Amino acid sequence: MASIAEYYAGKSVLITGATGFMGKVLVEKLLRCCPGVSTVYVLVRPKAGQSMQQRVNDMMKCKLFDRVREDNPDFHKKVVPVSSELTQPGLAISPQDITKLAACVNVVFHCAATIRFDEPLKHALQLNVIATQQLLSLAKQMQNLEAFVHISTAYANCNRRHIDEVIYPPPVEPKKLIDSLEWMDDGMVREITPRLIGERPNTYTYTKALAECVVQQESDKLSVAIIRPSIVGASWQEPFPGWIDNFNGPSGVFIAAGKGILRTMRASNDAVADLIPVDVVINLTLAAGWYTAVHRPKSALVYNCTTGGINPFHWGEIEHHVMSTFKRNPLEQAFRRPNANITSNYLINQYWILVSHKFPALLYDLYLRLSGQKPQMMRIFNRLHKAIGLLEYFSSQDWEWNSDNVSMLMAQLSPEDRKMFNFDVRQLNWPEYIENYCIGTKKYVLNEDMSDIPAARQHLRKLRNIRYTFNTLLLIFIWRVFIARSQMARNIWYFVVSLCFKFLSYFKASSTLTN
Ligand SMILES: CCCCCCCCCCCCCCCCCC(=O)SCCNC(=O)CCNC(=O)[C@H](O)C(C)(C)COP(=O)(O)OP(=O)(O)OC[C@H]1O[C@@H](n2cnc3c(N)ncnc32)[C@H](O)[C@@H]1OP(=O)(O)O
Ligand SMILES: NC(=O)C1=CN([C@@H]2O[C@H](COP(=O)(O)OP(=O)(O)OC[C@H]3O[C@@H](n4cnc5c(N)ncnc54)[C@H](OP(=O)(O)O)[C@@H]3O)[C@@H](O)[C@H]2O)C=CC1
Repeated sequence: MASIAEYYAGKSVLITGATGFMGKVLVEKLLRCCPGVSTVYVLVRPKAGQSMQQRVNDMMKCKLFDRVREDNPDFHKKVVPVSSELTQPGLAISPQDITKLAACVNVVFHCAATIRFDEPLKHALQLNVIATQQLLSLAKQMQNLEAFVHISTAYANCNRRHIDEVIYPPPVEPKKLIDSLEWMDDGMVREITPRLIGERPNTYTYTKALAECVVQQESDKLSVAIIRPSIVGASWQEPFPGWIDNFNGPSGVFIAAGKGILRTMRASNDAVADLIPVDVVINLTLAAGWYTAVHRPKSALVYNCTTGGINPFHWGEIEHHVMSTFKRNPLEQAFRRPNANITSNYLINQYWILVSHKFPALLYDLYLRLSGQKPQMMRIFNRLHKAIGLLEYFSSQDWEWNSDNVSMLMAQLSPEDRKMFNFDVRQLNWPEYIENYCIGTKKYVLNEDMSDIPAARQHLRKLRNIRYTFNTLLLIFIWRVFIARSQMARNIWYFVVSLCFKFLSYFKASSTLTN
């Protein structure tokens, strides 16, 4: 049987979402590890004043592509952008491009989606479901198509605790929903959205579940695979450890904690943090494409691409390693010293939000106002609270994913492919991974230089001195205002001190007795 790289040699591949986080890693890996691939067509739209060609050129200039550039400086010639807006009828692909794609594409990877948790239902449906349906129609016109790989999410069925590698019945028949929403105005859709999504936390997971059903319904005669990654994080090994380029999911939380802005968040210390490195997801995706094309399974095979059941790590441990990394490798211009804590208790979290988020933000904004600048800290905290409010659902509970198909796929690979397209997360060393992840956010998301770490440490020392001074002044103020002026406050103070003293003596005595 052909190895993965041998299979892709001479093949034409179509990728949607190639400019996104996972799409980029997929393009890079394909070009680097399957150098015989014939053409990589990428569906791209013009955006923010940039043409599609310009966007693809910029993408290929980024650091992620350094290794493939070294191996083959002409790699970009294999990447052919095709203009497409997925929310438009026919995906807005020109008839000439349709003809070309229909004639030569062998494998389709569908990564594009809106991953925003607050996306209005109509738009999420348009992009995540209707565009998938249209892409499947296009795929059916492809005369030489061997595999269609759809990227879903492990949380598409997060209303269940145990999730098998099967396509579950959809919450509603997708076609019926598409027809109903067509005539409703945005206000009506907004009103019925909570009723429709039911136990799911957002329109994203809801529409991804519908998309899986569409893939199943429309895939007659196509060989299909569905990949369900959990929370996709920075790269583990490839092309280099710690590569990440966005604030999504945990990355934004890590950065906010490293900057000393985020001090508290609702999450369960003991819940499994089902992070999965992006390179693992992409290796599995390419292997699944190969397996689907070679074995042509009769029905769509689903791959739950998760870590929790195989090599579990918990949010409490993540908190510890994130804080420890940012203390050793501080981010520049931190607002406060990094010291974030997670708690599953609502009231404790609210207390710390007040004391550690809102109070310092108010003080800082007051300082900005007094120095003639525009206040901004409260606005930043409001946005942060909105973002972490949307993530809490995923960090406060556990899910169990069956991953038999992933194990089966791994068993099908040759020893060389198992190394080259490694998705065995048993080998993942979490503390090392989290350290590289945090350093990756510093280097590649915030574009901070590692040589500036001594200055960042100096800044943290300055912040610590400010805190000591502030606490001392606060204590003197409280003493002057309350204790020194009122006999009652003095009595309470002495009462509290004597109570503490008695408490301490009691513990000393009982520990002496037990010894
Ligand atoms: C130490 C503690 C350790 C404890 C750890 C606990 C961690 C728990 C983490 C749990 C993660 C769970 C994820 C679950 C994933 C489900 C898996 C998936 O399938 S799906 C994949 C997962 N999908 C997602 O993760 C999507 C989640 N994100 C969203 O839905 C939206 O971004 C939003 C609603 C949060 C904000 O909307 P809106 O207010 O309209 O803001 P915009 O979007 O327009 O962005 C404006 C600017 O802010 C930037 N920025 C953005 N986020 C953050 C951040 N967190 N922070 C900082 N910055 C952030 C952004 O880059 C932009 O910058 P610029 O371009 O202006 O310079
Ligand atoms: N990131 C994660 O944690 C997880 C992601 N997934 C799934 O993986 C896939 C990729 O996610 P990720 O890379 O993180 O997402 P990104 O948001 O980084 O990328 C989304 C991609 O979709 C493209 N896209 C969005 N809207 C349109 C449109 N209207 N027309 C054309 N292209 C469009 C974007 O193009 P443009 O650059 O033009 O905006 C971009 O290339 C998604 O299907 C997601 O559901 C699953 C589990 C976890």
